[in-house]
Amino acid sequence: MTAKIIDGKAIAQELRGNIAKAAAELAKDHGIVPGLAVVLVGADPASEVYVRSKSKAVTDAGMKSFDHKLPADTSQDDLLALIKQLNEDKNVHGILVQLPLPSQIDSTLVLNSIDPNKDVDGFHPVNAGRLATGQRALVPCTPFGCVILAKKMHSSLSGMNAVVIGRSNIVGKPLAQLLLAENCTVTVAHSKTKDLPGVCREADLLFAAVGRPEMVKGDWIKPGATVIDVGINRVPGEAGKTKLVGDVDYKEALAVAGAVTPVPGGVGPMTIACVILNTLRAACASAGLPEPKV
Ligand SMILES: Nc1nc(=O)c2c([nH]1)NC[C@@H]1CN(c3ccc(C(=O)N[C@@H](CCC(=O)O)C(=O)O)cc3)C=[N+]21
Repeated sequence: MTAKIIDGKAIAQELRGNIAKAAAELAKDHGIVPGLAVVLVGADPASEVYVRSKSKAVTDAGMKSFDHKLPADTSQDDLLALIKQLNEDKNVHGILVQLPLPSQIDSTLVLNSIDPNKDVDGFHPVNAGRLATGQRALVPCTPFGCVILAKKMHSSLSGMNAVVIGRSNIVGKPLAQLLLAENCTVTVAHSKTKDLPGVCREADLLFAAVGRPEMVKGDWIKPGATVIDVGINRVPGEAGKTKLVGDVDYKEALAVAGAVTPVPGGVGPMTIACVILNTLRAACASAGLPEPKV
């Protein structure tokens, strides 16, 4: 058997097209142009790539992008002052502070200073709480994208066994909450889980978010399962170059799974699309409008 390859790049492109249409309607009917402020502290090359692709996705969708590049030695007080200014700016509907932040800055303190209604990363405890209690929330973009991909494969996730490997605040925990809201039976596995391969083999939906290259092997996967690979690991490739691999052994997964996401071209592009989606959602909520349909 060869698994279906879930084309995250194409699904993200389609979603971005729908977001652009919804944003155009919002501008026409209500005179609102959603705006996203992206704050980058320091010059990490990988972060610069992500920030560029986010800004491009925002402008492609007809929204406004406000980029703030600060030097690596920026003080915590200066960063907090910028966030206060962005919280008060009526043209800014979403604020994203790129992680990781330099060591002189307390990331938790900074993320908690973002207005929860502009927190397009969904990292603020108020949004974590809203998600956990089933209220309208800004949801972290990577888990949001993972669930959209799973729903592309299955019209309903209700009653499915979902296993999430990883319990981070950014992916594992919010993903578990989203899957629970879809009526999945959810297991969150992690480094202390006993018989991890056996736990994974029970999964109809398997989500790997551990950050260990190719850890999930073919014999961890239930035949026919849907496998969503959240990992993005840069490893040595051919001829002294590096390559990206996920947390799943892709070749082995292809032989066992029903469907599998590639890396790159799977969850990554969906993360970007969901940043834009959350900016649109934040803009609608700020105007007292219902959830946009995309
Ligand atoms: N506040 C904050 N929010 C984030 O969402 C956030 C962050 N900080 N810090 C860094 C991580 C990483 N991240 C990615 C987004 C897209 C791809 C992506 O599109 N990847 C491409 C490949 C890109 C490549 O070739 O390097 C793909 O998987 O196809 C990857 C990684 C968002 N992050």
